[in-house]
Amino acid sequence: MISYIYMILIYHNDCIKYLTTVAIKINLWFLGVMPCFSAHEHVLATKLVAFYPTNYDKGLPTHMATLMVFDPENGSLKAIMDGEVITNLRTAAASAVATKYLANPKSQVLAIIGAGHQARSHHQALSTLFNFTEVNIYSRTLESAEKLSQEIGSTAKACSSVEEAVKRADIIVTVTFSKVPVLFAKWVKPGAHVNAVGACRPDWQEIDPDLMRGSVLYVDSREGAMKESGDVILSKAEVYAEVGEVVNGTKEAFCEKTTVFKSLGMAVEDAVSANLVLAKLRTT
Ligand SMILES: NC(=O)C1=CN([C@@H]2O[C@H](COP(=O)(O)OP(=O)(O)OC[C@H]3O[C@@H](n4cnc5c(N)ncnc54)[C@H](O)[C@@H]3O)[C@@H](O)[C@H]2O)C=CC1
Ligand SMILES: O=C(O)C1=NCCCC1
Repeated sequence: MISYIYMILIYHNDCIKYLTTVAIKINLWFLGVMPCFSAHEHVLATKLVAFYPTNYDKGLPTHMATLMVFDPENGSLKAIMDGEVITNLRTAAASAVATKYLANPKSQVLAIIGAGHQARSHHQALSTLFNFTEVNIYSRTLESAEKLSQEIGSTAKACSSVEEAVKRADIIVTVTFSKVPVLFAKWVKPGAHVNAVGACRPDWQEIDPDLMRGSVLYVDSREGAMKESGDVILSKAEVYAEVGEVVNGTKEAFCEKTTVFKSLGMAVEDAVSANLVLAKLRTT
């Protein structure tokens, strides 16, 4: 999955790539409609993803996603499939690509803020690239941080503050449902790399504006970031590059500087992942 996402980050510009959200007013939460046609990948698909942060406290999934894949030749429906696993894996794979280019290659300390699905998939994906000696986890409840820490094993520790989790970290992942900044510049080690994955609405933030402005800022899609990311819009931070531009060599990877990858998720990541699933089914 990670190796496939490299290519997608480069070729996404031939696709419809926005996450178009329709607000479900009664709860103030959202249904994201993510359509994509990629001529390069010859795939036509759409994901429907409901995201209801308050489901967490009810013991229900906070994201519920379904993918529909169509035949681009005639529009007929080829498959309907679960979109939750794909969302977890492809999001972490995109962060892994960014981290491979933008983090210090000798990174040993990982901090994860949030302890849900993305926390798990990010730990899994990043561990394929780095040998972490320390994984520090902070979440809204110590209980959820401890649960994830136990799953990971002896390298992991549940922390009682964001500061404690991130102060030694080479790589930081923010995967919360916060609408206000949780990660502040003053706690971040110079040269660290941050994958900022939550705060996917124009008025939501996870990252301190000083950290956004004081880092070299990379995004998955420039247009998506300018339209959907509160961290980018409200801080007025300048986007240096799309990660795809780093992968294809047109923009520099400043891995010795403090870097932020602002991820919003792109429909093409889901579409090609769904195609991979269908291809795998055909060969089994
Ligand atoms: N960029 C992308 O492509 C994608 C981004 N996301 C976003 O990633 C974030 C995490 O998603 P999931 O892991 O699926 O959600 P989840 O509901 O499984 O986990 C969220 C975690 O964050 C914790 N949390 C919530 N508010 C917090 C706060 N203020 N401080 C610290 N911890 C807090 C919760 O306790 C929980 O452990 C969400 O914002 C989601 O919308 C999700 C899918 C794709
Ligand atoms: O890319 C996605 O899928 C999502 N992005 C932001 C929040 C909901 C799902």
